[in-house]
Amino acid sequence: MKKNLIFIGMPASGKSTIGVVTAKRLGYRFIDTDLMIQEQEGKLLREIIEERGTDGFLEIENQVNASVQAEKAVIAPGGSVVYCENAMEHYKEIGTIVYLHVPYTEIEARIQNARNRGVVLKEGQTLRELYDERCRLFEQYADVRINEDGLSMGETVEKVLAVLSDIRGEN
Ligand SMILES: Nc1ncnc2c1ncn2[C@@H]1O[C@H](COP(=O)(O)OP(=O)(O)OP(=O)(O)O)[C@@H](O)[C@H]1O
Ligand SMILES: O=C(O)C1=C[C@@H](O)[C@@H](O)[C@H](O)C1
Ligand SMILES: [Mg+2]
Repeated sequence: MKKNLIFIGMPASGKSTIGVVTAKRLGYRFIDTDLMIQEQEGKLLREIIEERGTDGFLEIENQVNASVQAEKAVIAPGGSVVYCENAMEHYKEIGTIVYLHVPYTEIEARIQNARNRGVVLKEGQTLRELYDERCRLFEQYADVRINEDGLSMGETVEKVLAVLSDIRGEN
């Protein structure tokens, strides 16, 4: 049985906030790979993107995420991990991939300034274009899709736990 849970979804979809609470409820370890990247590089994510460019950042993100070793963990990667092929293959092997789906208008409201937040945006790309491009990848990789629309954080955690318990045949 693949015991790890890996959250994917747009930046600000709640991978880190929902992830840590879910880990606590399951008695799992919690790993935020954005923090691992910052620790490894000794810099903030935004600084790495400024210095290395988006491609340089994605190389580091791919390497860090592809090397995560865990058994019973909830893993919250950055939103751009879906561009990292080795990392996504690794996650498919070690766990269940949970896609936190949030409608575009809500993402727009949560992210005030995407570039300042350090989102991996291509030159001239709008947040809407990024959303559409990534949603296709999220759907492609997801084992489970959780729709957050209209739910509070607590309700989203309950939904994740219920769906998980269902697919693990615990009820
Ligand atoms: N229903 C909800 N579920 C999750 N987060 C919510 C919800 N409503 C509001 N939020 C807010 O959205 C933000 C989610 O941020 P968080 O850092 O967890 O996202 P993330 O998916 O980890 O992003 P990143 O890809 O940048 O790491 C938080 O500020 C949280 O308070
Ligand atoms: O979705 C994104 O493009 C990103 C999200 C953050 O978590 C970081 O991983 C980084 O700033 C890129
Ligand atoms: Mg996060």
